[in-house]
Amino acid sequence: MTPAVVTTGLTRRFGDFTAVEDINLSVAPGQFYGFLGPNGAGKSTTIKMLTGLLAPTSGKIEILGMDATASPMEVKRQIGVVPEGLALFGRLTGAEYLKFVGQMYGLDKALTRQRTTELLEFMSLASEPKKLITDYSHGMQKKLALAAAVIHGPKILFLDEPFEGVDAIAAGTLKTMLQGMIARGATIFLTSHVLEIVERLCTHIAIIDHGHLITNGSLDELRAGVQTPSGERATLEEIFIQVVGSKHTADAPARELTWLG
Ligand SMILES: Nc1ncnc2c1ncn2[C@@H]1O[C@H](COP(=O)(O)OP(=O)(O)OP(=O)(O)O)[C@@H](O)[C@H]1O
Repeated sequence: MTPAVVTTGLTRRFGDFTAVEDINLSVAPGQFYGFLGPNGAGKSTTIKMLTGLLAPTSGKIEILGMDATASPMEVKRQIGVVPEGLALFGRLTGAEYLKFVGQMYGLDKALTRQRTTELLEFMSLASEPKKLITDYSHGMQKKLALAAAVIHGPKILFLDEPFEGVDAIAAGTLKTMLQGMIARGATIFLTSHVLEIVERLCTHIAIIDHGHLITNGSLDELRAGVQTPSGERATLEEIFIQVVGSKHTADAPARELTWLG
């Protein structure tokens, strides 16, 4: 089966600084893929390259067998993305924005209207139809960005921190929506620092640090390489800390801030 996402030697430099270096990944269709790493590891930079928002310095990206550089429009039709900065149009209402996005993807007017109504209700954004996006709270903007990312029924969904800033009820709704998409055959690639949610949702995990891929595999494969003090199954948090934590505590040795209280 054609993989959903393949990267070969994916690298991005900003001047002299290398944010992402030689990342080789393969994501199979139907996988719920968690892309993890400490702050500044290179997750958002990678997602931006995978979704055509940032050009790689070198390396290759294939999405559903298509070369992302050679066929950017075909790729964009098949994917949905919630990027780090959301990139919404603040002077529109939520409904106006979703209608705009639906039409941009070539959905006809009736289908766009129907999906806009369904998505606004699903995301609990329907009660203030006149409110402009600029006056939405951060969590409301996040939910609208998610609605816009799925309006065309993408085969692959890329989400940069989808749970950041959304309340517990919305997070529950969102998890149900994502699991439903997976059950219907979509692929989801997400970054999140909320490891309990990643552990519950994701079937596969990659961990990067300082721009390098450190480990990847199914959760059980990652667990097999980690010992816990109690000998019990490692949690994703324990795996994460064992895989990347030691390097970061070596960077900044734990010390007390004695002037704090
Ligand atoms: N436009 C840019 N110019 C210069 N450096 C950049 C730029 N974008 C990102 N970087 C650097 O690349 C590195 C990776 O950043 P990135 O945003 O990909 O990290 P991240 O893993 O998403 O982090 P976080 O979890 O904190 O969001 C960081 O050191 C960041 O400062």
